[in-house]
Amino acid sequence: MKIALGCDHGGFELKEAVRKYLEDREISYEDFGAYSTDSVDYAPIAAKAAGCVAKGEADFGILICSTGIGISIAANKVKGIRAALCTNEFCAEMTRRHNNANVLCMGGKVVDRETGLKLVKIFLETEFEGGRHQRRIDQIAQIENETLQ
Ligand SMILES: O=C[C@H](O)[C@H](O)[C@H](O)COP(=O)(O)O
Repeated sequence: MKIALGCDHGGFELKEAVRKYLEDREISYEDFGAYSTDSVDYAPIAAKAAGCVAKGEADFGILICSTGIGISIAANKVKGIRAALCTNEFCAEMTRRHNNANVLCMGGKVVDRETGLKLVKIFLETEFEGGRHQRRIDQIAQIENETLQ
């Protein structure tokens, strides 16, 4: 399994904790930054990390900004990306089971370190259920392919 990691300054501390979590478990990753708490824009980082997932170069992405909102909006602009902003364990589990989410987004100023790492564990270990949920994901993909009116 390979993970594409990304954050801005607001998500840097939690991203570093996630990076250590992955290293401790020998899960490979690519870190698209940020690499410090210096102010940086989240959209280009989200695009690079989500693009890595969309191209199949990583299995999942984990993206973190202050709230998780901006970075999830940006990631969801990348075709093929289903980025889920999660704040609790239930959502992290359900977005894998029902949405087959391929990017987990979190807010570094929303979830604490312990919660964030629990969400990562659940997200990476939960399987997609398929069935009726695949039909709904196909409908989302169809929206991506529709020409703007
Ligand atoms: O949705 C956006 C993110 O939460 C950003 O981390 C946040 O907007 C950054 O704000 P600032 O530049 O004031 O730290």
